[in-house]
Amino acid sequence: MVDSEPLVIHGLNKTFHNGQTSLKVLSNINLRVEQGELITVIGPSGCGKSTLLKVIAGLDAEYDGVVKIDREQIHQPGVDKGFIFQEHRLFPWLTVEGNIAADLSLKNPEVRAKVRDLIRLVHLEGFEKSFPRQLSGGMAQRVAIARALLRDPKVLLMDEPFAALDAFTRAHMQDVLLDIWEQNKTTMILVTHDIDEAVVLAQRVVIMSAKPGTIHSVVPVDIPHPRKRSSNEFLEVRRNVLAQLEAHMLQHTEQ
Ligand SMILES: Nc1ncnc2c1ncn2[C@@H]1O[C@H](COP(=O)(O)OP(=O)(O)OP(=O)(O)O)[C@@H](O)[C@H]1O
Repeated sequence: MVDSEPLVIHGLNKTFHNGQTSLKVLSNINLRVEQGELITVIGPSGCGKSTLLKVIAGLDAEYDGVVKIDREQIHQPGVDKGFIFQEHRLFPWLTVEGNIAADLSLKNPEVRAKVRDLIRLVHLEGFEKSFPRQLSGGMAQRVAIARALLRDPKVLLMDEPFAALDAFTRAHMQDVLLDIWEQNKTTMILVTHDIDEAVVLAQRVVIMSAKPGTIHSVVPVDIPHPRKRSSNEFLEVRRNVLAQLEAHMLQHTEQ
């Protein structure tokens, strides 16, 4: 059997052109994400984290280099690449179950059964008929995650999905996401500004540096879940990630 290769990025470069000016945003990005892996991406503002996610999602096809999911070069969006934004982007006129099904019919028993399973997975039983305006931010974001998972994506890409939530809801959402990941084993890439979030979730933390955006280092997190933020091993990895970010910033201010 040939090993599946969900995501391989090799020699990725990305430049934005705007009239006479051009801005190189991503430079020689190389990364392999194994099937079922959960990685987080952290780095200074403007280093190209969102751009990287958009390229992987197929939302931006103007790049150079190899970006492949399961050996297929990515050049357009598709349901095999789920994308979660900072804001939930639910349809206000559809219920929770309607939003999860989206363009698939709830009259189809298979779709109905899958929607029901996902509602259970994201802990929204009892809210099937609620509309987005009746949900909290965390609940709405859980609907967005369920909607992406309905299509069995090969990779779930999340761009600061919990940034708009209060600290308590955010910590709860991290637990919910880990629960989903452990049950579904979906490959996940999550961009965050929050070091604790990066370390509490990931198997590897990818640290990016800016101008142009490149991968500065990758820190493995070999701590079993659930992770205690106050444990020595957690604090040690956290310190390591912080040191890498600081080293990069120092390098940058010296240039
Ligand atoms: N469509 C675009 N056209 C021109 N420049 C762009 C475009 N999109 C992003 N950029 C520039 O590319 C750089 C990287 O942007 P990006 O949003 O990927 O960074 P980021 O690391 O996600 O930032 P943040 O952490 O602040 O969200 C920035 O300098 C930004 O101004």
